Amino acid sequence: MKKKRTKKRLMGEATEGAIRLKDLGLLLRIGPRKHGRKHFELKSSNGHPLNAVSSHDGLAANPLAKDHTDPKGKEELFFFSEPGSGDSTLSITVVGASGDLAKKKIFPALFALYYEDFLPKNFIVYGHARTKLTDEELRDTVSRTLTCRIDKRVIRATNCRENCENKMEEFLKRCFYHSGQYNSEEDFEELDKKLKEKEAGKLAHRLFYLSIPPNLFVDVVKCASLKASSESGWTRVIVEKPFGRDSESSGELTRSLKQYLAEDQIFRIDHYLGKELVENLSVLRFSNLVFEPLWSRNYIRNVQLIFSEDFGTEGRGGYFDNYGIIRDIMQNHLLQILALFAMETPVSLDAEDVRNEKVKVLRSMRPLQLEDVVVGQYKGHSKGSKLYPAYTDDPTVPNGSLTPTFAAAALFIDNARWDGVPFLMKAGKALHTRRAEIRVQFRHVPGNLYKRNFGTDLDKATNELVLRVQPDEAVYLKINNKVPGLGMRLDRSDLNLLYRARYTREIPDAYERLLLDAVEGERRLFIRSDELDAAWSLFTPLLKELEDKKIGPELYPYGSRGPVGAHYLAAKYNVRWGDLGSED
Ligand SMILES: NC(=O)C1=CN([C@@H]2O[C@H](COP(=O)(O)OP(=O)(O)OC[C@H]3O[C@@H](n4cnc5c(N)ncnc54)[C@H](OP(=O)(O)O)[C@@H]3O)[C@@H](O)[C@H]2O)C=CC1
Ligand SMILES: O=C1O[C@H](COP(=O)(O)O)[C@@H](O)[C@H](O)[C@H]1O
Repeated sequence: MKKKRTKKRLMGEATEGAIRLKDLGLLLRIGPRKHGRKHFELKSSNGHPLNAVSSHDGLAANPLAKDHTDPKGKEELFFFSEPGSGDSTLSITVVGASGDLAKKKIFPALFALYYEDFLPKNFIVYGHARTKLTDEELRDTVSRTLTCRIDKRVIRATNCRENCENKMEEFLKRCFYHSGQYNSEEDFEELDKKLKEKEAGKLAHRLFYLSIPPNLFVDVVKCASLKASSESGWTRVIVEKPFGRDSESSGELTRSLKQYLAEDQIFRIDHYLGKELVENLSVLRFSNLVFEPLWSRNYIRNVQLIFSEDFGTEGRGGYFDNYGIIRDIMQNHLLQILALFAMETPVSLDAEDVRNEKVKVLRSMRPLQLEDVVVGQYKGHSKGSKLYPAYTDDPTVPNGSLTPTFAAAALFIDNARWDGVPFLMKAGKALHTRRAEIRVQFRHVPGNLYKRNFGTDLDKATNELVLRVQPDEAVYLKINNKVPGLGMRLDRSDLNLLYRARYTREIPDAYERLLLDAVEGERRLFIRSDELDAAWSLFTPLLKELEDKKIGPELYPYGSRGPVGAHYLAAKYNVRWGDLGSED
């Protein structure tokens, strides 16, 4: 049963006909709750008001709608409604429940899973942190962050507000709070007692989510494994990044965690792997004939992995200053995408097969060289009456900090498929826009019959495939096209798959996918320890050199396109950043 359901998720749209009524059509947000738990606002989760959605998004127009009444399909839907599920229970403990990530992402994702009936019939959520809170206070805080996804047609047909409100009440009733220290075995023993009471003698599975600063990981894992592991079912631990700050500290963390947990109990989360477009990367590549044959040095000139945020560290400077953008974004999120992008076809979609291929890519890469890296840091400036702060204006950042808030790098994979192809990464905070994308620039057409029509700049005529991870998820391909008319004028146009135009379903948050996978024991989107080692080996020598030589970052104004050094780096490899073209 479990396998079947996982397969269904992997197959995505092809089996979407088997999902439940409320999974389709316009998805609306009801919430967040403000005072008490009774007042809801209706709006879409993307912030669009209800009436902004076109009428053909409705259920009647949806070709999949007929499957919803299919009792056979229905049978397959409810993974946890199989006979006997009433005898087991799932306890999810959010450690660090008073924190930012728990409120912003984890509780809302758990509610979304509950709302869509993805959680088992018997489950509870425990918040654990030092802050003193009652169950009711936790529920009140959590309730302010919850939102519902509701089908537009269902809204007309039924009282969705009431349904949403009921679902929230039911979810909140299953949320409890336990105040305790992170390094106290007694406190975890007490948590264990409380969990046992709620589990009521059923077969109990336990999932711990470590949403705490990394220096607390080992203490918590020790206490939880010794005092609050499940005695009858599985115990799994989701560990948030950062997993160390270099090869040595990461190795140390892994060794310490493994004193208390087996590798298959550790779920190292990289939330970029849970993003829809990142998940789609393999689908695009391995299920379309047109891409895979081009996926090599023979046709691809360069690959660009770009992350930018249009805000600074804003309150997280204390954490950030100890890590910097290379550790915060490149060594994990962008490198993970690179590995998925460049891996050979795995034997199957099983976690170990996919992760084996990713490790091979990482181990075929050259460690980063200082001359292939540019670092920057944002500086303050004013525009009109608005003041934009410098990174070092953040009160939690030490004066004179050299920590990079921007970096660009050229990486190389020394294998037969990718020899000589530059993989360029660029990541920065406080830039002019918020975006994450993968850009693939193809080679020039040999002996191009139309080269006269492009002038001297043949780069303008090359094909480029773009996977826009966020915002406004899209896959588009830049092609050359004849402008209609009697002359012969060429035009560069986009074949554009814009998700919001093509799909009515709201894109789930990455944390929903990853939490569900952890509950199901699906490890494909989590980082294995050898992947982590390989990833750190690539970055550690560079990070040490930057720190030892006290390399000063190039300053760039808050809200700009970043340091000019990034263009020189790209030019060194004959590359132009795709996100800076006129149409982008
Ligand atoms: N926030 C985000 O957007 C992201 C966060 N992460 C990672 O997720 C984890 C949690 O992040 P976030 O929620 O922002 O973290 P917080 O800084 O909000 O910490 C979470 C909780 O841990 C406790 N805590 C914080 N500092 C200390 C300390 N010095 N000693 C003991 N306890 C402390 C606090 O709870 P109490 O005082 O009640 O015990 C706090 O509410 C971190 O590992 C972070 O790197 C990863 C990606 C994004
Ligand atoms: O892991 C992190 O990711 C966020 C960006 O995540 P997104 O899903 O909002 O794109 C980043 O702001 C943060 O610095 C980093 O730690």
